[in-house]
Amino acid sequence: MAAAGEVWRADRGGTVLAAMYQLLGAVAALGVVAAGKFTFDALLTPDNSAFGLTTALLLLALATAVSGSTGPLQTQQHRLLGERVSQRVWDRLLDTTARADLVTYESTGFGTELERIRQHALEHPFAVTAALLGMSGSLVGVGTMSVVLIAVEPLLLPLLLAAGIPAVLLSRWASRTEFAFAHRLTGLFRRRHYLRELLTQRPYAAEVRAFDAFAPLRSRHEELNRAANVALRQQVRRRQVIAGLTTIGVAGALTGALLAIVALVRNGRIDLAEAGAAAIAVRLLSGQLGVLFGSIGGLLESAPFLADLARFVSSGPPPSPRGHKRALVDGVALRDVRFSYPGQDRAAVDGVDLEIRAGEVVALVGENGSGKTTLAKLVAGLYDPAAGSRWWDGTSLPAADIRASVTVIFQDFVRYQMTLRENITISAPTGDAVAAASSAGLTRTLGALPEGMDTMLGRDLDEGVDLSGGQWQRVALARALYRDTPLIVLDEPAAALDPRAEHELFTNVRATLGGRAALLISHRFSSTRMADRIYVMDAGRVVECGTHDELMAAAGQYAELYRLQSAAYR
Ligand SMILES: Nc1ncnc2c1ncn2[C@@H]1O[C@H](COP(=O)(O)OP(=O)(O)OP(=O)(O)O)[C@@H](O)[C@H]1O
Repeated sequence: MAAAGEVWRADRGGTVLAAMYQLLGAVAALGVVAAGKFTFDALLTPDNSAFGLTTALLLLALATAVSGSTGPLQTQQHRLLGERVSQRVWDRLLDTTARADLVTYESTGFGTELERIRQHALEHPFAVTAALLGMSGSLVGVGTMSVVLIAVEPLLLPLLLAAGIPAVLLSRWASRTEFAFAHRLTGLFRRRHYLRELLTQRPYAAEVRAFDAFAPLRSRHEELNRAANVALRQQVRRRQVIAGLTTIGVAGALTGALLAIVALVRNGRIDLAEAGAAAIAVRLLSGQLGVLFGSIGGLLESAPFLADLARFVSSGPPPSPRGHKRALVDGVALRDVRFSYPGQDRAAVDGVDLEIRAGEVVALVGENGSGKTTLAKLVAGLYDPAAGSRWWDGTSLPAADIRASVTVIFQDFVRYQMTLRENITISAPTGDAVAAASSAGLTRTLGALPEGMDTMLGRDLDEGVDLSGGQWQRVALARALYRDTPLIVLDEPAAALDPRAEHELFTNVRATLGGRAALLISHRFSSTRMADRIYVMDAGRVVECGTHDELMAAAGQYAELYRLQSAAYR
């Protein structure tokens, strides 16, 4: 019923129209039986017939034509309704993903679940409605045909209805096997989808070719295809057996009813005209019963998928209110902060103290995997600390407010396949994109673009202009500056910049930041030496902290790494 509610809310007019087509089909089927009876009457007992043969035949033709045309009308109406329902369910799904925090999103379980819902549950609300519509239409049909049959011979009806009981039980069995099959294969389909992306999508094309990886990836894809075929074949066999058993039951009931009609004629209990009408009614009734039991089966089959969808969309925290951007007067501080990724024993950040005062540039350095990006996500409110505290001007703010007040450029920032303007203004469309572009050093790039700010970037969707890695990095910087928050986190902001551009960025970083505070993550010690304070991380902990000169004088890990790096340039 909940699924029917979804469909009703998605398109009320469309649902009413679909129901009307269904009703028309059932009424037309009744018309076929009645017109058939009139035709037999006109042929066999013309004196007692209500209509002449020509009129009866015309009525039969009309009823048959209407009955035949409702099918295609319904099919097209269902297409429209199906799209509206899919849009509505997608909206619910997007609401759920919007609520999910980053930690949930990054856990593999969430991804698998989301994929299962995307693959299966989305189509089911509509399947349920189609089944309900089918059921309502066929119930009218079954009712009217039953009246006709009872008038001829009441015994015929239970004979046909009895065939439905095994059909419904078999549907339940089919539904269980189908849900178990979907559950089992989601992981496989996800892996196969990923390989298909690697083998077909532009961002991967260069590396896949450079590493000659196409053939090995293709053979992994074929392995998954083979595994999918084995599993699918088993499932199809199960369904074929179930369908076969159902058909045998229905055919048995139909044959029994027709034999009973023959016996009734032989015994002289009904005349030939009644027998003809009863035969048509039995045939039509068994068709309507097929639709009815099929619909019940469809409902049963969809039930576990819908329960899955309902559980998913109601899972997770309630929608958090939009965060408010705060000014930063004093500074941000983390005290004894700890954070572990789900399922990991070791803490990625373990008892860290960190301070960024308003307008300061603070650097975070350390070896790969030492916890710098994780700490940056804690500072930016993307993760909440499992222990310890996070302070903004001495108050503990909700994570949403922190996210609204801190901007992060990640190492693997997004290259939006949109215009340059949209790339910069993604956070809010009204603002001075040109000023942000010029602060990020994009003036020359902008001048060379055919349509300036409105040039499409990237070549994945439309025929856009592709930028170099360094130019994309400046676009990401422009996006961060445009958002205009009092604190910016820059994770390796110069990785793709040429030496001159990198030098310019870091020597002018304070002017570029325009008074904003920054947390700068970099492996290049030459870039971070100008920072007001440098934190050195190792295995999730801060092991040293101070200015460049203080850390060099301390002759610890920083001094060692700094010397190693400068020796490489000598
Ligand atoms: N999404 C994740 N799920 C589970 N573990 C993670 C996740 N991201 C990072 N880690 C683990 O947390 C630890 C710290 O990772 P983090 O990315 O913070 O290091 P980093 O210092 O930024 O490294 P790099 O210099 O290579 O960018 C690593 O051991 C890493 O394996």
